[in-house]
Amino acid sequence: MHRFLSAPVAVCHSIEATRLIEATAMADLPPRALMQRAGQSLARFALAVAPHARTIWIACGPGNNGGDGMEAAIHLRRLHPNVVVTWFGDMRQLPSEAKQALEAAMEAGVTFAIQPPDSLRPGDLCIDALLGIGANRAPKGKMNEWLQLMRSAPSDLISVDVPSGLDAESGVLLPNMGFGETTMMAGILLPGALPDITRSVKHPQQRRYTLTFLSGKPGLLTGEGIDLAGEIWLDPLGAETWVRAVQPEWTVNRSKPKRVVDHHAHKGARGDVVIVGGAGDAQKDHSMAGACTLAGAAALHGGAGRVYMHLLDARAPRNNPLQPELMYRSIRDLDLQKVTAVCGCGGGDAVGTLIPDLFTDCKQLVLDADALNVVATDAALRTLLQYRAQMGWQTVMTPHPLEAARLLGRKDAAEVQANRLQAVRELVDVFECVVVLKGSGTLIAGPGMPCHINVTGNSRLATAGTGDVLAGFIGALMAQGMPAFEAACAAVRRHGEVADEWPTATQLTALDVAHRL
Ligand SMILES: NC(=O)C1=CN([C@@H]2O[C@H](COP(=O)(O)OP(=O)(O)OC[C@H]3O[C@@H](n4cnc5c(N)ncnc54)[C@H](O)[C@@H]3O)[C@@H](O)[C@H]2O)[C@H](O)CC1
Ligand SMILES: [K+]
Repeated sequence: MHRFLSAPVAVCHSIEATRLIEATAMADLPPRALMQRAGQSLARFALAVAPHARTIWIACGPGNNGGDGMEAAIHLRRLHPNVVVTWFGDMRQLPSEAKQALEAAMEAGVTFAIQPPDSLRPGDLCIDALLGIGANRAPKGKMNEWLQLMRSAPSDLISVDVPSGLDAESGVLLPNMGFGETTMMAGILLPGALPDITRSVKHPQQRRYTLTFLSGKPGLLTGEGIDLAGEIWLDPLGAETWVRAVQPEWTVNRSKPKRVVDHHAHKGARGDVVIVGGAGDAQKDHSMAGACTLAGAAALHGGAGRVYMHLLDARAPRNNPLQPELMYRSIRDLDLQKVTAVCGCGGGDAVGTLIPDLFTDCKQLVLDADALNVVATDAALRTLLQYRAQMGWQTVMTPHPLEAARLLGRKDAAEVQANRLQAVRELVDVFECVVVLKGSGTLIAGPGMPCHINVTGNSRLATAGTGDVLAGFIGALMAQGMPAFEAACAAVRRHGEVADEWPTATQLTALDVAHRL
């Protein structure tokens, strides 16, 4: 058993692949052996997490996830004076291993309670063994109520394999599920009536763990899965050989930026970047030039040798005393074959007029924000992107979920969020370039590449301008010679790491991120 994200290589399998691993491992082992290993592992983990728990509540569900809980109960009951086991299920419908586990638990003297423990205190432990990878609908009624109770309790929480009700692949909570205090109104429970909250309002600091079995699950690392899962531990249950035999679909992003560090390097060797965007509206007295400044600062601090700025806002000043290294030039005066262009930051509709030239002339291109909105509405640009791919030219797109929805012709961001992993793959297929789908658990995918899930970063990056900084940074790494996919992975990882390293009591601005890259 080990902390999943501390391993040098951490991979995730789809549910289908996990089932295949489970089936091949089970075929080579005596009946119930894998579940017994899971139970033993869970019991050990429970005692390590909450050694002073006054009460351990194991909530077991109707399938094999519940079976894992019962196997753990057999061990914990010998080692702890107050283990409360509740079980949802129908003996006739239990899968065979879980049924054997239930019978063994009864034989071992495990008693089953009808209700959860009366009071749960800090230091106590809840074990969610309600649903695992077999969850196929939103938990309702009492199961949902008990899940809410566990997730809003002051005690620690271990989710077995997967937090119940989470789609282990997409990281989305199965719909119509409400949590925590906000679903109680005037003493009446309103499941799913209000938006889901995945952190208890009353006890936001609840320690959460997920002990997952066999292999990593992508849904624990993206979307709502991150908050629900907490700290992830993995026990391959001795089935490593079978795990290795099945190709993983996702890998945790570990890439690091490679910058030009040679002593003899001159500024030309570090590559040139041009930032294109920063539109203005004289009538409204608006200017988006700041977005370009942020991307430019990120490109400089990301190691580019020279950074040019093509500003669309004619009124915006052509110098920035706070970042005097930035050089203001029109793209018409640059050799576009030799620069990496970062296009779209604050570009408005006006950026559309420059995109065809950039697409046909620029071998290395990062498309962000308004450039993506232009691409979404212009089929000819899609063809140009395919042409670029055939030429071996490199393009990176960095949409947030709403931009991704526009690119894919979906109704709204929620449709993308409903299956981020599928969305990023579709974007790669349609646009034939590297795609960074931003958001909680940013995803990076490219043609012929395994999808990378990023695990650095936190909600402090959800401020204006951080996207411009990421785009500028990717451009800087490409300009220094990193291939597009590697540059995107490395930039996303470092960008998130800056937020993780930043002192919690200090506000983090986009410019701070740029300066720390
Ligand atoms: N088999 C083994 O030796 C091991 C299994 N492991 C654990 O098993 C689960 C997967 O088990 P499975 O039975 O396929 O799925 P679940 O336990 O998640 O439950 C499926 C069960 O529940 C019903 N169901 C689905 N959604 C709901 C809902 N919202 N409300 C009520 N009931 C629901 C569904 O119809 C089925 O009857 C895996 O995650 C591991 O924890 C271990 O890997 C060890 C070896
Ligand atoms: K669970």
